[in-house]
Amino acid sequence: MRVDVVSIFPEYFAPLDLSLIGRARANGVLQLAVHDLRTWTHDVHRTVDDTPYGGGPGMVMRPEPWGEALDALAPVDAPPPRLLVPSPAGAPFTQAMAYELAAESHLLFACGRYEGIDQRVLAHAATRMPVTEVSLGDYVLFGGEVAVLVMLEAVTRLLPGVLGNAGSLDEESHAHGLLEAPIYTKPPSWRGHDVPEVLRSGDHGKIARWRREEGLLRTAARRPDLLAALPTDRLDKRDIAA
Ligand SMILES: Nc1ccc2ncsc2c1
Repeated sequence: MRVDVVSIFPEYFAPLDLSLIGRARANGVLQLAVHDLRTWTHDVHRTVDDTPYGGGPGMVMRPEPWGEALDALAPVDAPPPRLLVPSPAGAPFTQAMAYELAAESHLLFACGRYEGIDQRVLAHAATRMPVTEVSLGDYVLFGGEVAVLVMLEAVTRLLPGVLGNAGSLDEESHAHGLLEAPIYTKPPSWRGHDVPEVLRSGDHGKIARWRREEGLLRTAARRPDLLAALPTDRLDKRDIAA
């Protein structure tokens, strides 16, 4: 997968050389390039923002540098990338979207700052590539960079060969629309707290049922919205009896 990131703070992405993402880049699973938006400015001050039409606080990112950056990174003679723009006004980023993005061959992330990017940049880009404004949650950051780091980690870990134990993807929270069950390791008893007996029983059927029930209980307690969204065919009669 090729990933291009455009930001006025490219140094934000230094952590991507670490750990699993660093390894994914080293072994060619991920080709990542980070670009400074100011590369596509032409004035002595390398200006990327201006005051908002209609008044209001803050500044808006000018369309010209973005237009030239997207022209350079998404040339018309190449298959179009998917453009992702973090925004508090975006569609929720979910594990399902992470899987969707992990299947793409080229992602292009546009990191806004200030009050955001002139909307015409997205409107023009949408004439030749899929554009998705994405929200990480109902809160506001200083810009899109941290959101891109989160999305990149969520997507990269789904790429083939990145996670040592791919099986763990099957059991983690949100893998099947539920939260995962509690997990334990040695010692069997610690400060008066014991590991649930069933997990030490060696009965894999009982263990699988216990984990599903615990995941359902956690989901019902902490994220009833996920339970409500679960397709009914994903809940069998044993679950309802639980
Ligand atoms: N451009 C921008 C500004 C704030 C913010 N908060 C979450 S995503 C995002 C993107």
